[in-house]
Amino acid sequence: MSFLEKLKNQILIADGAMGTLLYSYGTDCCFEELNLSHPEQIQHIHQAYIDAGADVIQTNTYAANYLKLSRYGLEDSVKDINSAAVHHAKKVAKNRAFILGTIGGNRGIKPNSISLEEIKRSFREQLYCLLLEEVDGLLLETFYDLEELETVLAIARKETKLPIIAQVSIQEPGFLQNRTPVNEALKRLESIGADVVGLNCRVGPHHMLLTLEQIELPKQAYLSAYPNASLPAYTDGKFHYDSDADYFRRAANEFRKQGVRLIGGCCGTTPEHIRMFAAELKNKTPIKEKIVKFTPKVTVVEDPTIKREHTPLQEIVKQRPSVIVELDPPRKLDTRKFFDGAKALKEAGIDAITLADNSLAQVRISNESLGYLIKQELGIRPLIHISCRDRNIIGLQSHLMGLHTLGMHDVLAITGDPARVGDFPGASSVYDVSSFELIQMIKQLNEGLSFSGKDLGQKTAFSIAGAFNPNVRSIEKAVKRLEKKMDCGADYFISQPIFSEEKLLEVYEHTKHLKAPIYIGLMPLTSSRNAEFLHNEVPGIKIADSIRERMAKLNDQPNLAAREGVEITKSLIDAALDLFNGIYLITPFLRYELTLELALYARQRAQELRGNIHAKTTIY
Ligand SMILES: Cc1cc2nc3c(=O)[nH]c(=O)nc-3n(C[C@H](O)[C@H](O)[C@H](O)COP(=O)(O)OP(=O)(O)OC[C@H]3O[C@@H](n4cnc5c(N)ncnc54)[C@H](O)[C@@H]3O)c2cc1C
Ligand code: MET
Ligand SMILES: [Zn+2]
Repeated sequence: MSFLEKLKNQILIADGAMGTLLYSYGTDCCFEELNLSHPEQIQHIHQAYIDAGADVIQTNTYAANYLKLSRYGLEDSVKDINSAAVHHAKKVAKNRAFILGTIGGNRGIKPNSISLEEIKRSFREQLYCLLLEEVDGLLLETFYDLEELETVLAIARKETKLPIIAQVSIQEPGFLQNRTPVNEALKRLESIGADVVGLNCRVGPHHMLLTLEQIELPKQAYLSAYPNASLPAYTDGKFHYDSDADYFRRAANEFRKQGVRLIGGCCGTTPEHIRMFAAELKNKTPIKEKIVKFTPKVTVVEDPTIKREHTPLQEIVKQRPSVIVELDPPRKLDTRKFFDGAKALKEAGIDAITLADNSLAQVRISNESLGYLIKQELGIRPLIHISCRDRNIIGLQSHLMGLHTLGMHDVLAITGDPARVGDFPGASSVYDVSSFELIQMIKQLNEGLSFSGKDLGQKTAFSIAGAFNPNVRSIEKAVKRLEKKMDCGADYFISQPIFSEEKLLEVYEHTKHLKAPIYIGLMPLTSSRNAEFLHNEVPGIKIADSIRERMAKLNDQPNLAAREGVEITKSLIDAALDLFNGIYLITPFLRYELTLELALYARQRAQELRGNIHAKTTIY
């Protein structure tokens, strides 16, 4: 009798984990490579599952595709590894168990990190290898991203009439990571041609059952479930699953009541877990009807208490000249100068103070803390830079939720300077995401959804700036990045400092088509050494020769050099205001007297530009 004929009238027991079992024996390598180098280990595990009662086993090929094997330099061994894996399964099963050729999902929380084209190519290669070896069916498992699974399932359905099992991994009970209800996802998989649809990995029986309660019995297809043993624990540098197999015995009938016909185990499960499922369910008849618990749709509500305090900067700067000033948190613990500067700048009428996030990877007091204090104590709008270097996805989301809670809605999303340039060259640069993805994620928070698509119950109200570095060899490429950042959701841009009128004009010509406004970065030079350092050593900063020469002439006169720096910046303000509304002044070394003078100058110039009618009104 075929696999599907059997499933028509009985529950089938599948095997449990391969990878975590090997890991628990002390193996920590590419598990699929063991098909070539240690066939006895793989065959031993297949045997153990069959002895435990499995009617169905899967090949050790979860990650045996080009994309994953290339991490180990094994990209040329796709065929050998897959064919060896099927050989081992067949050798042990001896026609006593069905053999499913397994292909695992690739995409995780960042779906766009691997293109569908790459996925299709890699999938096809593995699929052909498994089909060539004549498996009894295909198991597409651990797919977090529905788009990926739908794509590969369609390919597989076209290529074979063999049974296909398509399994997703949930984000939270009832939902996938993009908020698709699992019930809907499984219906879509059935309509593409999956013979069995279900869930595997990520959660144990508890959350899997909560999800299954919300899933209807498929019309034609059958339901499957491969729960993990438990949540993993991490002790002494190793992951392990501290699970009691008897828990699976007690859960077995609950799976049956939810309509599951193919039941196995995923991460952390062992032959003991499968023995328990077999003891309770082997050859049992499946249920034919069930009552589904539909969960009411959760609607995102706007927060009744936390509201934006200010008009977003992108709207202000579209209407009138606007000056924002970067005043970085100090590198030492004394904050008096910082607060003096913030107060003076506030009195000069600037629109926001921007606070860098450990720029140049140098440790500073957290910009969130100082931003909050200047907001509360001085009534200043803080604009918080957020770099992807120091926080992983969890930290970034938590940080943003914190900013929302504290009423700070203005952020600059940047990739950030790498750790190796700063105070701790050996520290890790996290970079879970790039600035593009960070912008997308913040946009998603503005929709009331977490980075993984979880409902947050409220929407944030972030106004998102992106960084613009025009001081690169190809300004066209830099502008392409701006367009991409806009596609991701950037509302406006803030540029690296510009040090020549020619550059200002070039930037204007190349960006005038963009809908998002730009704040032009301007920074007063403080000395010739400062100019030479910035020009030669700081990534993304180039200073015109003529300006460096002016600074060099005052090499031995620090006060005059700083004045010259201010004068140079004033003429750049004049030129910038002819072309742009937004001025972003960067305060060097907390010398706020320099940016204060420049902010007042910019204000006066803006008023002159707008003519006498507006001269008496506040420009910013
Ligand atoms: C206004 C502003 C504020 C900043 N604040 C901070 C801060 O608070 N903390 C901090 O650590 N850093 C800060 N930086 C520095 C910034 O993170 C780095 O200079 C970064 O490399 C460029 O900006 P981004 O992070 O948005 O990079 P992205 O645009 O995300 O670029 C990331 C990567 O692509 C490369 N790249 C960028 N443009 C091009 C191009 N045109 N051609 C080829 N490759 C390119 C970069 O080298 C980098 O490796 C700031 C930069 C700006 C402009
Ligand atoms: C990461 S999900 C599990 C993959 C595969 N079925 C294994 O047990 O190794
Ligand atoms: Zn798993």
